[in-house]
Amino acid sequence: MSEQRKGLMTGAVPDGYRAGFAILVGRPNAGKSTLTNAMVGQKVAITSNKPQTTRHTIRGILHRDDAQLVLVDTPGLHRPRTLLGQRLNDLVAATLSEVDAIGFCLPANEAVGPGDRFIAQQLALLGRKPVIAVVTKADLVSREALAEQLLAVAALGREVLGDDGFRDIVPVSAKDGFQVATLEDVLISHMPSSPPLYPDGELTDEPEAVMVAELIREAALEGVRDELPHSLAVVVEEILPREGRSEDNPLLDVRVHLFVERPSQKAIIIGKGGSRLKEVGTRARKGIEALLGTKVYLDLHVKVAKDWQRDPKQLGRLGF
Ligand SMILES: Nc1nc2c(ncn2[C@@H]2O[C@H](COP(=O)(O)OP(=O)(O)OP(=O)(O)O)[C@@H](O)[C@H]2O)c(=O)[nH]1
Repeated sequence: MSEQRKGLMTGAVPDGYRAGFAILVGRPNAGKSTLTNAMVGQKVAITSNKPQTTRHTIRGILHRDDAQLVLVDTPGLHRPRTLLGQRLNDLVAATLSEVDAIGFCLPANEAVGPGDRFIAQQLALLGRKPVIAVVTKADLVSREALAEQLLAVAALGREVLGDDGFRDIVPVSAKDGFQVATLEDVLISHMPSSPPLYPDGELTDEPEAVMVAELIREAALEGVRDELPHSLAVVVEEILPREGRSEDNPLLDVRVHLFVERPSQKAIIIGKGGSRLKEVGTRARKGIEALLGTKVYLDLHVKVAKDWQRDPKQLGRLGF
């Protein structure tokens, strides 16, 4: 992940700023999604101005004055087949080895079982990676039962990870917010010193907008990646159902801005007589239609926004 830390957001960064990646793991139904949403809201960044990575889906970003916590997810990670199979597959292992901290979720209202032990054993293979045990759904049990569960989880930690056990054990309830802020603090405390990894700003309720932006970005960079390394931001302005279409034949209007830094880059994206942009649109549209399961009308606009990566005001205007 060191690649990703390189100068994405340079400039004045407060002393002691921390930024990094965390992931929540745990057996199915442990409360990972609900907890992620409680930490970052059900919103995810709409833009796809992100460090190159194919392994993670970003579930959300927690922005603080002194820290940024990027919660990631791995496609397939939570499928029991993957997690409870013979071993974690390479993808999952690679992701886990790249995050800065792992929150291992165990529900308060279910006894620690073989599934949890299996996951703990896999986490132990990662060596020194900070693993924080998160006892979820605390609202469902009495204080006594919660205390007993904390002891059981601590015992599992010592059994599997050795004498020190889990780095921290934090009971939470995503439902009533109990200790969610504490968990955030604990995760952030395990993040390395680093400038922010992502711009602060606009979030959307539509996770699919992120994927739409990503598909367009991929299509737009195809073949010209070297010429436009970090200079392309894709902003999905809106995704609206076209009025007057019948229910069984809907059409979505997807309006998108592509921002580049220089007129020369705009020319590259657009191509001779708009030929390249047309190809980009066609390619991206196919992916978007497959993703959303409906026909799509894709409206792409290329704009020049000078030095947008370095100018917070500009980022704000662009909706970052
Ligand atoms: N009472 C209570 N219920 C919760 C809490 N967190 C999650 N749940 C419920 O537990 C169930 C599973 O939660 P999810 O967040 O979907 O769990 P998950 O670990 O993401 O599940 P998978 O996607 O199957 O891996 C849902 O019905 C949630 O509503 C909590 O803090 N309190």
